[in-house]
Amino acid sequence: MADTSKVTSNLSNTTGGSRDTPSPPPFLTNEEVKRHLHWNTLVPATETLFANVSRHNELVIQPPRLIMPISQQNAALLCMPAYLAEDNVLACKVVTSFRNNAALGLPSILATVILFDGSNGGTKMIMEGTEITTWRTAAASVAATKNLFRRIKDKDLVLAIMGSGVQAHIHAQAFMSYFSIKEIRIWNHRFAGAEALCKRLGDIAKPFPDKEECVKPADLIVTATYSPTPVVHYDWLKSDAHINAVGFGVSHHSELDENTYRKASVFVDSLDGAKQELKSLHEAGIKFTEVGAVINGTERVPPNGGVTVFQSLGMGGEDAITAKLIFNDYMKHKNQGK
Ligand SMILES: NC(=O)C1=CN([C@@H]2O[C@H](COP(=O)(O)OP(=O)(O)OC[C@H]3O[C@@H](n4cnc5c(N)ncnc54)[C@H](O)[C@@H]3O)[C@@H](O)[C@H]2O)C=CC1
Ligand SMILES: O=C([O-])C1=[NH+]CCC1
Repeated sequence: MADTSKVTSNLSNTTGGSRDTPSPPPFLTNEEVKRHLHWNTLVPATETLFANVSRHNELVIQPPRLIMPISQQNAALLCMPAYLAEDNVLACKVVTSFRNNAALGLPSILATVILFDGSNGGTKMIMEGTEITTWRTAAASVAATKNLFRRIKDKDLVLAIMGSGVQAHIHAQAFMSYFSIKEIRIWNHRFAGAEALCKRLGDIAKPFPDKEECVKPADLIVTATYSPTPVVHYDWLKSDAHINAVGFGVSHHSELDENTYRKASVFVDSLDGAKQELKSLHEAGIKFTEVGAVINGTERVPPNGGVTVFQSLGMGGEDAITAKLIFNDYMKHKNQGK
């Protein structure tokens, strides 16, 4: 029988229920969520998640996410549940992607995350999920880069970022925190956007009107746009460059040319996700390897050079582990009376 004395969720008195704990679950705004996000816990937790995903033994349950296109609005809604057995974490993110939101002064990606009690399904906490999505996506790129880029210990790396929106900004911040970056080169399809992001980042960043010029000397590249056509071509790349392809234009693989997928070693967060969301690449015979398999030591990055790509799809598990870290930090501060 379940041990009800340990219930931590806020189950209100439902018909037929036996408990009477009427307080609603806490709701955290994006601002509050941000206070509980820390790279030093998020990145290692993401690496552990990647490793567990690649053990393929139900440590991580995250079914293919529902993606509902809303063509009338140039938008989509995604529903992303996940259960992490190791931590008994159950969560579900509902996220929208409205590409025209910039004109309304709103982020393109808006989300809500519900964290459940993994033992009884009660709601523990509801959080705005926009900052969660922002941070956990950059944490996934950092975790992938740490494990895939051969020269990660080098000093003075050159980072190129394609895009100047929310993901471009957080990736610049995360990569500066983790790696030795001497220069950030930024391209955006609207040059003013690249200039504005450079201004926010300071002297380390330079805007480039030309994609090829931006990318050519880069050791590390991040693509974070809504571009429906490639913004990076294989012929422009350094022989051992590492790319984090984050954006979702017409598909997840619209930002890189086909040659890059054919010639590079391509890594993904989840093979199950890739089979569904990179179907045309899969059917064209492109091989994908999970980052977690590299972390677990069952696969390796080809040692003798070549371009590496982390094709980031985004997983419900990333949102679940991030929500758990936020909840734990929130409880710690609450118990300390802060
Ligand atoms: N892999 C993952 O887990 C995640 C992926 N994303 C994707 O990352 C991308 C960036 O997201 P945010 O930074 O939040 O959005 P944002 O709206 O803040 O930035 C979008 C960027 O794309 C550029 N852009 C828009 N239309 C374009 C076009 N036709 N051609 C070239 N560039 C264009 C904009 O100028 C801007 O620089 C989106 O595709 C989004 O769906 C977002 C969150 C998670
Ligand atoms: O994983 C995610 O949250 C998203 N991927 C593309 C848009 C949002």
